[in-house]
Amino acid sequence: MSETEIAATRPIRTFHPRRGRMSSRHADAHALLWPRYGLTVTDGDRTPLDLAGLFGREAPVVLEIGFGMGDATAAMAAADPQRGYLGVEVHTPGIGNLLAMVGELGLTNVRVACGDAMQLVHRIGPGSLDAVHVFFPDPWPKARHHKRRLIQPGNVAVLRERLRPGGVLHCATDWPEYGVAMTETLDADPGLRRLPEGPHGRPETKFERRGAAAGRPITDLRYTRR
Ligand SMILES: C[S@@+](CC[C@H](N)C(=O)[O-])C[C@H]1O[C@@H](n2cnc3c(N)ncnc32)[C@H](O)[C@@H]1O
Repeated sequence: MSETEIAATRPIRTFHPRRGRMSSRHADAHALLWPRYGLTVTDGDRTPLDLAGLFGREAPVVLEIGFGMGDATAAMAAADPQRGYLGVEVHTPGIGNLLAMVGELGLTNVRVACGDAMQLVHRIGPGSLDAVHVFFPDPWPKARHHKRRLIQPGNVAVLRERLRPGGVLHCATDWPEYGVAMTETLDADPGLRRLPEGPHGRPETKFERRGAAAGRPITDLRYTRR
């Protein structure tokens, strides 16, 4: 296979390759808690994920894609012990930070996946999620990069199919133009219905603070699966 043919078979990535070192706090938490709470996502692996087995109980599950440093995940999981929170990220310091918070707060309802979320979702059965959270995904502002955006029709259809009927897809962005595109894409999905604006119940995230400090308005959208 030529280089071009090999490149064409690679999945389009929605994330920037980011380097980052784990602090000793992160590394210690990773060494201690990854064996218990961690899940490695491998490209191309389609083994069905047993969510009840992963959490050790039958409970509604929230999937959070791209949790960053995990502050919002930990806060939401701590306030909502009845549901399991499965966070997926590729940024290893963030994974270490979330595991550190899981240890410090004594959370038992969080599982942390490392790898590409769009690979992970293919392992989750249709109708098995209570909610999907996509908070401040990479905006990919240049037109030639829009294909790398997480919220686009094909990905939305896959995420919606993983939700139970009545389950919620909750997205937020601080990039107005992505907010418009997100709204159009989500409104156009025939299996989703937009929920009225109201209190979103989401703690402020690191990227949200960054956007607000730069004066960018926040678009917050919640849809339910029909
Ligand atoms: C702009 S940051 C936002 C982080 C966090 N949600 C916040 O609001 O502070 C987007 C995050 O999504 C992650 N990400 C993007 N695409 C991803 C994917 N396909 N799988 C896992 N993580 C992804 C990136 O690594 C990055 O940490």
